[in-house]
Amino acid sequence: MKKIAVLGTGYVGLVSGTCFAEIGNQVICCDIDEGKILRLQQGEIPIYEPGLEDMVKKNQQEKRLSFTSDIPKAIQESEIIYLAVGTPMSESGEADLSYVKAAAKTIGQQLNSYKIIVNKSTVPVGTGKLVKSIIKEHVQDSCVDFDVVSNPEFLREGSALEDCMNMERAVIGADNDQAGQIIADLHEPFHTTIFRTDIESAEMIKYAANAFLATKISFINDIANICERVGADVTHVAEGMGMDSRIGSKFLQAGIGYGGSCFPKDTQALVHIAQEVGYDLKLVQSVIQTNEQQKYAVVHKAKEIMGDVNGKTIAVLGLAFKPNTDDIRYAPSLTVIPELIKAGANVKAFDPIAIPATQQEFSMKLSQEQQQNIAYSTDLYGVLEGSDACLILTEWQEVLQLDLEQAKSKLKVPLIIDGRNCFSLEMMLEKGFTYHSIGRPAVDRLRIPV
Ligand SMILES: NC(=O)c1ccc[n+]([C@@H]2O[C@H](COP(=O)([O-])OP(=O)(O)OC[C@H]3O[C@@H](n4cnc5c(N)ncnc54)[C@H](O)[C@@H]3O)[C@@H](O)[C@H]2O)c1
Ligand SMILES: O=c1ccn([C@@H]2O[C@H](COP(=O)(O)OP(=O)(O)O[C@H]3O[C@H](CO)[C@@H](O)[C@H](O)[C@H]3O)[C@@H](O)[C@H]2O)c(=O)[nH]1
Repeated sequence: MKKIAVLGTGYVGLVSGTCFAEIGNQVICCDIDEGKILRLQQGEIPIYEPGLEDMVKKNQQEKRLSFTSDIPKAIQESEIIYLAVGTPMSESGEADLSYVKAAAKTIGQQLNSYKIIVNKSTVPVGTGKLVKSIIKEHVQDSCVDFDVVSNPEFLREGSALEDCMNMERAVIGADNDQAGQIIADLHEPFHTTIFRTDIESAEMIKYAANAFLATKISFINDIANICERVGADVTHVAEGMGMDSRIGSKFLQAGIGYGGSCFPKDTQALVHIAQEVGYDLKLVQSVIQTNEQQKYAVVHKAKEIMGDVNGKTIAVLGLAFKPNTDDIRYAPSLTVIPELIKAGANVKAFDPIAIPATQQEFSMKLSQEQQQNIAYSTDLYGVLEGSDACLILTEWQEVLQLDLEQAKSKLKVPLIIDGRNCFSLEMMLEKGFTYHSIGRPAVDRLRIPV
């Protein structure tokens, strides 16, 4: 059992802190956001992650997990301090390290005994050393020692708990072998593969992994765009490609591009890291470019099919960047909806949990008048009622299980433009829809393969 403090109680800090408590450690999760901590202390979970609420409550009741905004005390009383603060994209594209630096300063000021500081935030190569120097600069008693370890996080939103409890590997970068071993031992109950390396390589692994996954997505989206022009079906292409174990079948789902709090910012950050050392990272630059263009795929299709969307009502299914999360950071919906509004359409938007976050985002980005052209609802069929077309942006379970007969009866025109390839072409033909998806033949002029 270790005494662990986790600084930052967002998607990563809250989930990993809870999982460390679940495997028997004494965990105190801290945040500078006092409102967030107050809600957590009262048993209210500020984010949506399947299964998280139950696990937090269980560990709170069993007194292994607690929450505080008294960060100095949490630091002083812990042996291991995890950094899980945000590293958002700055205006220039590089990772904003201000939260990491501030947290490191606080740790330095409060260092009262030997501690291991473990960085879980996604940070540019060299940040481990930077954290070390900031702590050293602020430490009061120079006799007190500490080590810095890098332990990047690979969880996905929407399946974060599952990913954390059953992690495929733990990457542990350390200069001090003993400190690295303590963090490796901490992971023992997860029964995972431990990969030990130096701090710089561990930091790079995180960016390289995300950039590679983003590359797979942009690659398949580029292939999808060609498929549309040559009459091939990208889902067949991806399946056939994926059967080669050197390629693998995962992350080859064509769509409207990747969103979320990680791929967009981490690809940009990697380009920036390369620039800093005089390297022109063309591959990842074009991955980003393809992704930006891909977000507009459904809007272009809508305009092409409907002619003019001015005055039309469009049902948009899905606001979150992926299913099972309330996170809308860099979600394609944030590009698609304003584009439709600017073209004069009225939008009726469905999402089971991401509506409040979207409303807040648009209240800052769109004018009052533009905002009035968007109606939000958690009632899927209500959103379809009387709409001229339906655009699918997130493959929520409710959307995948859409009752197509009912959907057809609600829509003014049986037109679905699907950015996530949710339905089979055969089914849509049978149900009598005009159905345009990504990288597949359009249904109104489809030749069904025999
Ligand atoms: N979200 C993901 O799926 C994911 C997965 C892997 C890695 N990461 C990385 O993990 C890091 C955290 O991501 P997130 O999505 O959890 O961020 P988040 O924005 O959801 O949460 C960060 C939290 O840190 C708090 N914070 C900021 N400064 C602090 C300080 N000095 N002390 C204590 N708390 C402080 C903020 O108030 C906020 O609650 C980022 O570097 C991100 O790139 C994220
Ligand atoms: O074949 C695919 C797979 C994903 N996506 C999109 O890619 C984005 C990201 O999806 P996913 O990777 O499942 O979710 P994240 O929560 O963003 O997780 C990624 O980013 C995290 C933060 O760094 C990492 O920890 C994870 O390993 C990494 O998968 C979403 O918009 C998806 O719709 C596709 O378009 N096609």
